Amino acid sequence: MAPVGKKLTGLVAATFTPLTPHGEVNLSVIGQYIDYLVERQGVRKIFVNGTTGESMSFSVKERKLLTDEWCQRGRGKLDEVIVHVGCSSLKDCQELARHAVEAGADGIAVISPSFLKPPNAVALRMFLQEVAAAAPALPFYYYHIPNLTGVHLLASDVVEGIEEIIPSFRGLKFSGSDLLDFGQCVSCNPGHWTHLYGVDEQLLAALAMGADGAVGSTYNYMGSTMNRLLSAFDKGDLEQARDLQFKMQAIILFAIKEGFNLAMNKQIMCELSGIPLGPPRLPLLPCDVSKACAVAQKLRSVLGEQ
Ligand SMILES: CC(=O)N[C@@H]([C@@H](O)[C@H](O)[C@H](O)CO)[C@@H](O)CC(=O)C(=O)O
Repeated sequence: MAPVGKKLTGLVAATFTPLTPHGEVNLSVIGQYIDYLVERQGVRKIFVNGTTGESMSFSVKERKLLTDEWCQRGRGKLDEVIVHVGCSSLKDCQELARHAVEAGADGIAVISPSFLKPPNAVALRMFLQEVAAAAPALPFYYYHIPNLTGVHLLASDVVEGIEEIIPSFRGLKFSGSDLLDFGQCVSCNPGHWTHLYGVDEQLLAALAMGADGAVGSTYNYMGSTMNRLLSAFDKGDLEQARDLQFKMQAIILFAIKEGFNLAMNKQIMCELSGIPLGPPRLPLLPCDVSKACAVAQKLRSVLGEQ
């Protein structure tokens, strides 16, 4: 069983997956990417092969290569590497979970299968149990993202009694905006679970509800700003925390009006970090670069030169 170690808190960047211009996985920029997160954003925790990382568009073999590279390059630089191992196939999940152990990951997370969907919370818990059992020594997180999986079960129902069947369960990554459900998850926390919120533009509300930290895509390039928001909240300086959240929201709203999606998000990161992350993989289409540049420009004008 995973020991009840230090709780995962603070900001966790959900990484983009670097591709070559021809759409192949590009491991060669991962070292540079990690340095950028640590040195420029003050972010030392990452969530790899998640939604932002387009994991469901990659083969098991590619996901293993990515996991190996993030873990190896992150050693000594990052505090935590959490690997998302969710797939449609239980067997693939288990293979990736076992591989995450070999790679030296600090934890694993799993989304609900989304093509053939679990009929109820019990079925989803059973699925999660089978995956967790393949890597019982690793902290295990349920990744709740109902709008993308189409599985609209309450997370609070999914985690009910979960530690009885998954001793390594350590919390959840909640990428939904139902704060009633989120609050109920927090309220049943036995203390050693962590609740990471995943809607970056609403982080402050989730902190008030008891979030321990956050996982998100925008922490790749707004990590330093959002770290300041976390500090302000911890100090009880709500005025400062709101100011930072409102600025961040203004940037996201501007991006939404430009057609914000994962492809644009990746291109915004390219523009701001200078790291060639390549296009998204099909079925996503590359975004209009001028629109991503406009968002990057907006960000610089709202937050100051990045
Ligand atoms: C639907 C989606 O991609 N949500 C993002 C957010 O970080 C999101 O990009 C952000 O709040 C901007 O809307 C994360 O919750 C996803 C995430 O953490 C992941 O990549 O696994």
